[in-house]
Order: sequence, then structure tokens, then C-alpha cells
Amino acid sequence: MKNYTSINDIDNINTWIKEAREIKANPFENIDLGKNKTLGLLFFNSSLRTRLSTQKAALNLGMNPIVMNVSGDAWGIEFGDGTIMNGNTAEHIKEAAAVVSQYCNVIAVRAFPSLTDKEKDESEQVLKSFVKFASVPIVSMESATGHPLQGFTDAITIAENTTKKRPKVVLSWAPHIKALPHAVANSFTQAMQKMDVEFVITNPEGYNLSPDITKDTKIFHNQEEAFKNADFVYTKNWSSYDDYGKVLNTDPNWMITKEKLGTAKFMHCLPVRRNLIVEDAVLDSEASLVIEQSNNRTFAAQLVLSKILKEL
Ligand SMILES: NCCC[C@H](NC(=O)CCC(=O)O)C(=O)O
Ligand SMILES: NC(=O)OP(=O)(O)O
Repeated sequence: MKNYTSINDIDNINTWIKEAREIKANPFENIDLGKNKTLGLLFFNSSLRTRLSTQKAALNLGMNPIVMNVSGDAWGIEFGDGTIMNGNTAEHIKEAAAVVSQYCNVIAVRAFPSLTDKEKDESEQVLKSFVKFASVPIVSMESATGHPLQGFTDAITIAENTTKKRPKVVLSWAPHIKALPHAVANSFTQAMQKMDVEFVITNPEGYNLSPDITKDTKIFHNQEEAFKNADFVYTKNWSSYDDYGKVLNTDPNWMITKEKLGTAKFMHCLPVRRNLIVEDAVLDSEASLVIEQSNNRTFAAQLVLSKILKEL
């Protein structure tokens, strides 16, 4: 595999899940695979899980990870083509990506959307510019429209925790005070569409995800109806897609409660705001899979890095 920038880069999700679970059972088996290879992690935004689990994955493969917070610490990077650089940006992505490629054998990038310019966000300018101008493989650590390491992690976690051949999985919107990206919900949707699960989405009116993502997945505006017979409830806030980046609804009735969850397992990518997205009683119960999801981030990243290293 050259790059990992989308759930669409997974050729066979069941095989990948099996391989990731084998890595989880024996994480140091390929400790020599990444010997003398460097992974550069570039963050344009905050992170706790992605930053640590991706470094840990690299270390488990014998790679050397080097990390940089690009925003603030590096020179401002210009992405525009042909720009007269007399503003705040000091170097062009053409040089920046080429330079980082001299130091790193693989580059991982986190770059969130603006949530103000839909066309620009959907063009994935930052991620795609790294793919274009770096001479080494690129891994997305959450871009404007997707979080494929998270989506794959969530698929592993569902496979590990299901007792049924075809469980029912619900992606539920929940309220938040800030405008949040669609990336996690998009990649989770794409991952579930590849799995043998009954998958539905529930969100208030005005909050449907991009139809290019949801395709023929059933969308309920009634959360209670969607939750009937659910085995897994995956919760995430996202801002409006149609009224791009706007917060149209903060109705607390959409918060996940123990009563609503019933016998289903609760999932969230984290970080999660307690008693806004989900009540304490859920996160503090056996029904919550959030810590195991975070654990699985390491093995998802380790599989992706293994596949890239094998083709370097
Ligand atoms: N990487 C996982 C989620 C990252 C981001 N969450 C956030 O920005 C939450 C921030 C807050 O709660 O203030 C998102 O939704 O895409
Ligand atoms: N789930 C996730 O990507 O967490 P961080 O934003 O902390 O990396």
C-alpha cells in the first residue's frame, strides 16, 4: 500500500480486521520491519489518542517516530498555486513536503476542515498537497472529510465485541456547543457500509451527512425508532453539512442516556464531553467501549504502517 487516506484504501475489511487482531495478540512480532525507518507525524490540530497511538504503533514496528505541531511551531505553509507570498505564509508546501520527505520514510498528517468553506474542505487541500508534493507515503491522521484510522479502529472494536453474525449498529448524532467536523462520522459510515452489519444513522433534520457518504444508508430523524434492537450505538456530534458548518440544534433530548441505550454497547471516538453528548451513567458502565476503542487505535495504525513498510 502506498498511502492510507481513506476507508476506501481498505481492500478487504474482514481480512484487515483479522490481521489487526493478530497484531493485537502479538504486537512485537514485526519489531524489525521498521528498523532504520522514520515516521514523521505532523499536527495542524490538537490530539491525544492519534498522537500517542500512532507513535506507539511505529515503536512496536521498530520505527523511529518524530513529531511536530505544525501550527504555531513551523513556518506558515502556503498551499495556493502561484501565490505571491507577501502575506503570513513563509514557505510553500512544494518545499515543505519535499524537505520532510528527506527526513521521513512515511509522513502522517492531521489537518481539520475550516467548516466555513465547503468546497475548499472537500478538496482536501492539505492532505492532497502532501500526497502530491511528498516523495514518501502519506497517512491521514484525520483530514477535512475523513478519519480512516478511527473508522478502521471502530470496525475492529465492533468485530471483537459482537455476539451476533449481523449486529445492528446505529450512528447517532448528539448535541455539542461547537461546530465539529464530519470526518469521524463519514469514515465510520464508510467502514460500516463495508461490514456485514445492519447499519442506520439517526440525526435531527438539517444534519444529514453528505449524500456522497450516506448513499443508501437509512437515516432516521427519530432517535428512539433508530435505537430499536440496537447492539452498538456509535455517537458523534457533527455540524450541519447542508447549512455548512452551522450549529442548528443543541437539543439535550438527543444526549445518550442509559435508558435510551438499553442493552446496546456505547461507542465514541473521544474526546467526549460528559453530560452533553452522553451521560456519566453510560460512560461509567460496562456498556461503554470507548477505552477499548482507544486501545485499538494502536493496532489499526500498526497494520496500516506494516502494509506501507512492506512496500517501501
Ligand atoms: N479526533 C477525534 C475527534 C476530533 C474532533 N473533536 C473535537 O474537535 C472536539 C472538541 C471539543 O469537544 O471541544 C472532531 O469532532 O473531529
Ligand atoms: N479519536 C481521536 O482521534 O482522538 P484525538 O483527537 O485525541 O487524536
